[in-house]
Amino acid sequence: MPIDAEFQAALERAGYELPEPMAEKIEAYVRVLWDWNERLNLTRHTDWQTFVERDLRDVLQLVPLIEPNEEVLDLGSGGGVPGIPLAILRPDIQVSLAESVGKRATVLNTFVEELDLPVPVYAARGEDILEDFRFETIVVRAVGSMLKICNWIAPHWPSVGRILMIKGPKWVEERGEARHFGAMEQLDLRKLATYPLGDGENEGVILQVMPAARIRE
Ligand SMILES: C[S@@+](CC[C@H](N)C(=O)[O-])C[C@H]1O[C@@H](n2cnc3c(N)ncnc32)[C@H](O)[C@@H]1O
Repeated sequence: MPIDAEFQAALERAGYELPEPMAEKIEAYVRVLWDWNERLNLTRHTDWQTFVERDLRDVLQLVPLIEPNEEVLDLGSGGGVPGIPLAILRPDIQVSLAESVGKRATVLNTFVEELDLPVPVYAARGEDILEDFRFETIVVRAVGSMLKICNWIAPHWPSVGRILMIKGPKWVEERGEARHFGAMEQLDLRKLATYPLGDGENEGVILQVMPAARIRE
């Protein structure tokens, strides 16, 4: 079935080309997300243009940064971004979702069942499930400051390879705050991607954070 004309037009305007089966599955995800959005507050991006320019844009930045077969946890998945589109675009990796608000986690489960995606959903704080599971990569978007995320993960680094944070221009201030409170002392932070946010002035970044000792290994 051809994909929605407005979705297709938004993809073309942004210069994105997706394989048809993936575009179809992403369209199916967005439709079910918007459907549930009327009952639960899951996203403010409720037209194709905004979805492509804000959500898909961030996910497409993550796609090339993940190795085949990686176990990836989307911590604070909310309505499913970035984890669900990432699972659709990278069927060769294992994506899991953690969402601490029970109602949202239940809806995320409905999404992955409807879309027939092999994506476990944990109705829990992401850092808590690190007691039992290990992930090569944790992805986070719009969940908390760098300080907060680093403090949550600090006791769990044996269960985590690295964190990929999707951040806007405030990341520099957040880094200052995290350094001020000593949260970055044993950590290596590097910028893996920089991309325009479409407002003509600001940039988005993908930041990788991992224990500095592992960089030297
Ligand atoms: C603002 S939403 C962002 C959702 C999504 N990542 C996005 O970018 O659209 C943040 C979500 O993270 C969840 N959350 C906050 N802290 C969490 C934690 N420690 N573990 C799991 N979920 C968390 C909240 O319940 C909320 O649904």
